[in-house]
Amino acid sequence: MTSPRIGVLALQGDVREHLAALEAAGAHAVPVRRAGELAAVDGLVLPGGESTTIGKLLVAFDLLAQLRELVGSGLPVYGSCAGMVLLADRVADAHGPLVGGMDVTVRRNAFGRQVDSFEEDLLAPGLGIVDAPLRAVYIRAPWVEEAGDGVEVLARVRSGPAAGRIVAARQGALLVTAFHPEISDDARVHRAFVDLVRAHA
Ligand SMILES: NC(=O)CC[C@H](N)C(=O)O
Repeated sequence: MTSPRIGVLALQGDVREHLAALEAAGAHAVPVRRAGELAAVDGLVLPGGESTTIGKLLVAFDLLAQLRELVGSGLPVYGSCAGMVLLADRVADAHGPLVGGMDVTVRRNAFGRQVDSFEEDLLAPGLGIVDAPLRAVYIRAPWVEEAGDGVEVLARVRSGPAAGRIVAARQGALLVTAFHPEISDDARVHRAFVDLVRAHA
């Protein structure tokens, strides 16, 4: 599979940016809104946006059960920000429907109500980000509060009051980041995900 077909869930959120980043990373990227489209992808991105809204829309578009089943059967999925919330098995505060699949507890808007956004340079060897740091942009971002034994921690916040918090993780074919690489014009996280999709094909 030279150019895997990777979908971006296109119900709400920053879909276009992910489609562009996936194409830059060597994938054939397609928006996904229907069951037939979801059934035809080798991997899926759950974009940033509003996790409660995306959860409700997954129910309204009749995609939630299918997506849970695909996650259960090993479909590679990358969740960024709101997408990370949706892939969590547990959310610290009340939440509507989740996709689940990753053995983590996530806290929404974890950087604090005053902190709408926060940026820093990040290295994440597990994501192939070794020499030049990635500009990590957090927008009303969640963090992983607790991770189960099977979860590989890929990055932690380096500075400020949130220092040490987990902001990137992987479990099997599921990848999550609290930040938004799709808006930093840096395709390395998407490239790591495309590699993950290839490895699971
Ligand atoms: N940029 C984002 O995706 C924000 C996520 C949003 N705060 C949520 O919990 O759904």
